[in-house]
Amino acid sequence: MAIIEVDNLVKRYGDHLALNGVSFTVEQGEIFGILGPNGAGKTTTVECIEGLRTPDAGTVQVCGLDPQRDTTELPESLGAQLQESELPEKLTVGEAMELYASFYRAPVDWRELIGVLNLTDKTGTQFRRLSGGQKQRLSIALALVGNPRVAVLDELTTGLDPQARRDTWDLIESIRDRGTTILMVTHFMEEAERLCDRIAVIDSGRVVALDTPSGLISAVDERQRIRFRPSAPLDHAVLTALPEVHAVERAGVQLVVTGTGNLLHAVTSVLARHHVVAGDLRVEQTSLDDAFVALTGRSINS
Ligand SMILES: Nc1ncnc2c1ncn2[C@@H]1O[C@H](COP(=O)(O)OP(=O)(O)OP(=O)(O)O)[C@@H](O)[C@H]1O
Repeated sequence: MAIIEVDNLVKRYGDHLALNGVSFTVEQGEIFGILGPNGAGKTTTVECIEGLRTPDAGTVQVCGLDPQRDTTELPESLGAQLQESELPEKLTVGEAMELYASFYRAPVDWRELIGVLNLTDKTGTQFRRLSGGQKQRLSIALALVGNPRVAVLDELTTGLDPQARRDTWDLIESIRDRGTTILMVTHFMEEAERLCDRIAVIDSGRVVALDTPSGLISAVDERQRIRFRPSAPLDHAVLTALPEVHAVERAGVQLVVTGTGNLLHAVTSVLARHHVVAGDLRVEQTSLDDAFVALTGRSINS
């Protein structure tokens, strides 16, 4: 069952067309990712869903509500993550939770929630004294305290160290397992691949692809990459002559061969014929990163 329906959203800022007909649906219980380069229209899309921006055309429904019209009911169903700057520096974790819980008709027990988020020993700590990861966890707690059916998380793990990022991923999965649908914006491929059930890739205000992470990868390319250190010099032409091989490049002492089909067998057979041994051989499949480049023409971090 669709819990969010976005249909043909158009949004202009002056002459700039930020959203040019964005449509997608988010199913109940899934973790849905919005991925795209800087300026693609991700935040504008999410803000239209949260009711913070008015689209010029198109419609949004969240749990059957219209975010523009049903402004009183929407926060009970949709929990949005706060920007860091929106909390007073001297407010303690407990005070923030108490205050936000008071905004909702049927909040969860905030003490239990911050226990799940591993913040119980910070209950009396002021916001300004929290680490980046603790602030992030608090902003997630505040998004969830109203017991919403949908949580919208924008750039969830930006600025966190790798361990804190992985802990946050575990946390998001546990929130989904408790029944909350998650809509998230991310710049991190690893995060999208690991967490999202489905991903909408947005570029220049349009959805250019929408699928599971593995669906996106396989739709773009079946390409494989083989890396190895040849035991003796090898004329690249013997490899590029193979129908399975698309390209051969040198990377330091290694050769990187890209191709399709039964590439490994084709390459190793040629190497054996030329009495070359392939050291440190690795086969790499297309990644979500490669798929993103193929879809948008650029890397997400460029
Ligand atoms: N208030 C605004 N006024 C004018 N232009 C805006 C405004 N907000 C966003 N834009 C422009 O609209 C486009 C889409 O912006 P948006 O913030 O939605 O992109 P994004 O995909 O979230 O980008 P980022 O990853 O950099 O946050 C960008 O070109 C941006 O410069």
